[in-house]
Amino acid sequence: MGITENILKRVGLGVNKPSGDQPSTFWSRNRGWLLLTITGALFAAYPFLPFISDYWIDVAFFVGIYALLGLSLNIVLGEVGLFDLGHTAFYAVGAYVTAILNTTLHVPIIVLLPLSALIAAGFAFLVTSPVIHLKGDYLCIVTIGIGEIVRLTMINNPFNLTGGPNGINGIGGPNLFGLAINSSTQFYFYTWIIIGIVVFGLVRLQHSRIGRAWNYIREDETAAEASGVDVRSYKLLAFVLGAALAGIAGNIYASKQMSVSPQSFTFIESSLLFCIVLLGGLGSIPGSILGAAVVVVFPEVFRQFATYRLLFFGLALMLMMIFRPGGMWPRKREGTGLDGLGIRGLPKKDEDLIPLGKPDPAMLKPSTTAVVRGVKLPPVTVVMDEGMLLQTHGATLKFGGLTAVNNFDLNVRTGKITSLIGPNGAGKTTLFNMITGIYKPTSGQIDFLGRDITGLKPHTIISYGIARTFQNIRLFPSLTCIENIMSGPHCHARSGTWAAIMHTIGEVREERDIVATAAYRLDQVGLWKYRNELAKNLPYGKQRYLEIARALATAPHLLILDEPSSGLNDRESEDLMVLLQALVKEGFTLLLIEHDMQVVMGISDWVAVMDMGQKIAEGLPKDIYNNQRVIEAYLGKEDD
Ligand SMILES: Nc1ncnc2c1ncn2[C@@H]1O[C@H](COP(=O)(O)OP(=O)(O)OP(=O)(O)O)[C@@H](O)[C@H]1O
Repeated sequence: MGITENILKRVGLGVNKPSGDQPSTFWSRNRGWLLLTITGALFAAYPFLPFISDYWIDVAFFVGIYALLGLSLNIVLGEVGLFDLGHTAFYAVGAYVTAILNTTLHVPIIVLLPLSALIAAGFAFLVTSPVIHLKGDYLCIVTIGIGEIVRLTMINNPFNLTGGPNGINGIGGPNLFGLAINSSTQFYFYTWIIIGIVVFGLVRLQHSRIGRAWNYIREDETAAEASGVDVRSYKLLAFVLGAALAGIAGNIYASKQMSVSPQSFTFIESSLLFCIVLLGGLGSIPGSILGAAVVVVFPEVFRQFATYRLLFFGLALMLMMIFRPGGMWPRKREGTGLDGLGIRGLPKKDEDLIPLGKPDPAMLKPSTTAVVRGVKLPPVTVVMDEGMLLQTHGATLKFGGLTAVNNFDLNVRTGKITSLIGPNGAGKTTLFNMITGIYKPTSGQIDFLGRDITGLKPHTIISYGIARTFQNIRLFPSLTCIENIMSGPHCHARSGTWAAIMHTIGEVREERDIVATAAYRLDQVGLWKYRNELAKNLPYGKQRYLEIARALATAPHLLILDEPSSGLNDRESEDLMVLLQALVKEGFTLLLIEHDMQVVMGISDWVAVMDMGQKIAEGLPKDIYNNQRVIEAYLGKEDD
């Protein structure tokens, strides 16, 4: 699907796949191209309209600068949900790099365009790497600090480079293949053509595994990491790309104004950028451009009230939160169909995707070789007991004075269902969290498929072949069901930023594999018809199934389910038992925490019992059922 259709479909203007009985008109077939042509024509005609003066062309130029800044912040704030209130710092770095290198070394502005982006991106990497693990308010405060440090550095004129409070004057203009860009109209076209290219790249990123990974993080960081997303790297990537775009905006701004000074890069500027993204709609590309237009044009139209503009924007944000929380032009996800995913070459009928995702049986056999679905694993170094897929040896985790798991040895046999049971607070979930890398054991070792996985990150462990679900369902609520499941194969895909922007052959193939795997798993758990629904709109029982499907889509050897039947009625629990047994037949190994004894006794091959962090029994279900120690742990010991 073309870039135009992608944009339009995302914002709800595109045409859905014809369902067969809908008449296909010239307009419906070509709406994307027609709207793009009209928009392009309006943009091209704008400076030449009789009532448009140079002043209004300059206003449109500044809308462009703020649109670029809004788009750059939208990556960090809108796509990933990171509160960056110091984004102007990267804008300033781009502007000052341009000013310093152009006025001292006479480097041409056009050469400085990519260089400003690179240096702003490198600066972002350096300053955000140490703080990227911070969340919410904490990150917000640190980014305010970064913004202020940059501004104060410019004022303090280090090495006589930044010109102090007066800044730097005499910056040259860009020269494109011999054409000097200096008039308002030339700058208008120069800026908006760059924005066009940026939008092209951003739309492609949005519709790639990278854009989805950003959204997974925004929706639920823990679930994203546990689904195989390297959260730290993706957050850094967002900051770096966002800073690069802000650096480009800085370069264009400096060359247009021919001067830079610290007054242009204050905290208020960062707040305005925040307003642009929130007003426009988090994660919405057209929204950021619209937000920029409002923020720039409003004070121009109502000049006499310009001093009150922040008051107005504050009020507008409050009203927006109440009446239109998604922003003026929110990103539309549901109802756009599978076409809205922006993946090329999908079958004409959605249903034809399902058989494509049918797994290759060879891949499901527990593998002891060094390659699992293309992911290179380290060599086998640990000798495990015969027939075992996972073993913990003396796994221990202490939370301060509390030993939640104490010296626990768990054995999970390949191709079987092992259940871990025990009273509330026994330490079962904590043990699961150690196995899946959410907690690092205080001591002990965890071996899986002949490798020591103790203390590895969750996204690494999942690529080794261990997937999980959570006791309290953790989905990506504002994404569609199919998008939720597409996070599963993410850890096996390799396409990077460039491949996503260029739609390389490998990337397109990978995307098709991802959506086909997701379609197959969604169908397997009976949720295919909900593929384009937002996950949060599903009933509780179906959300559980969706979470299981997401875990299955990672093609795991071991599937760990934390209380899968909790919240399900008897009928749903029975269906769940059927599904779990079918999964074992398909080749998966299952490890469950379960309180429902009917489920445990009905399907388990082996049961381990935990109480106060320790193993008190293990054996066949019928033996455990009658074990006196287990009965005492659950019911309490009778006094003599
Ligand atoms: N992050 C944490 N910080 C401190 N204590 C914790 C943490 N997570 C769990 N605990 C404590 O560790 C103990 C074991 O908790 P855990 O959730 O593993 O038990 P559980 O067997 O899964 O219980 P349930 O069946 O009720 O879910 C509890 O006393 C709990 O309060």
